[in-house]
Amino acid sequence: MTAIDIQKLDVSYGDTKVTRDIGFAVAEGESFALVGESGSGKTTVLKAIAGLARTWTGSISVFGKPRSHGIDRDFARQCQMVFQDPYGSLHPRKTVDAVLSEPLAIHGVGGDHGKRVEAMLDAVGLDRKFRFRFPHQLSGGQRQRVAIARALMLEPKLLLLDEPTSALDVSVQAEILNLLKRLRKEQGLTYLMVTHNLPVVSFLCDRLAVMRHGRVVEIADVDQLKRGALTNPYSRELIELSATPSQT
Ligand SMILES: Nc1ncnc2c1ncn2[C@@H]1O[C@H](COP(=O)(O)OP(=O)(O)OP(=O)(O)O)[C@@H](O)[C@H]1O
Repeated sequence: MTAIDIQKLDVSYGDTKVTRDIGFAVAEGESFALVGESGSGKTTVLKAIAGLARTWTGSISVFGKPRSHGIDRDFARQCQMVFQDPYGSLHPRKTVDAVLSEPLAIHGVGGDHGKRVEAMLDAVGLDRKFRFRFPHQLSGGQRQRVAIARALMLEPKLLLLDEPTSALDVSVQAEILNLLKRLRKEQGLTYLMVTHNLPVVSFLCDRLAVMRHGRVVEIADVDQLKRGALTNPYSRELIELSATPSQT
């Protein structure tokens, strides 16, 4: 089944169109990356899918269902977004327990919430002692684990990942990437991920779309990326930049 099908997507902020004629499809279970220079519109595509950027034309379907332009409760159970900055994305005065229980309460999920919270802490590799702590008592990596746990509480099938490791220390990035890889396998998740980092794409993704100036310029298998066999001149430039030691 197709998890995401996007056709002719133009997204605007006010009068400014920031993506043009975007088209790609992501299969269920696939991990698909959006790469490209800053400002090329990658995050905007995720926001349109999530209902956070509401002015768009074209079509977005998620698991065969056309997406509306706003927040949709049924959709939230299937698809969740994880943001770049785990410092900003967690409410400073809510404990981990409150953060993780909230989606269950909002969506009227029955059963023992405490048990589900503990099981999710186990799943994301966080000791249960963190359950009643606040975000400021956690490290960046631990906070990102909480953000991932929150996204998974409603057992969605699809995660939209916006640079999920770029705000973290290099030493912690690998841990979170390993976690995402394991969770995808264990829970049969589909990922659509925005990143600047081509090694991350090689590690975690099956295919990628290269974006420039709001358009997709190439869609390729990750094997092509690993072999340096992308064909678009701009994609090749990205690979060269990524291989330059001064680039982070
Ligand atoms: N809320 C907003 N209002 C107006 N313009 C915006 C808004 N968010 C993003 N933009 C503009 O839309 C364009 C695309 O931004 P977007 O964040 O999607 O790019 P990106 O490829 O994800 O970049 P980065 O890699 O830096 O996150 C940019 O020119 C940006 O300045």
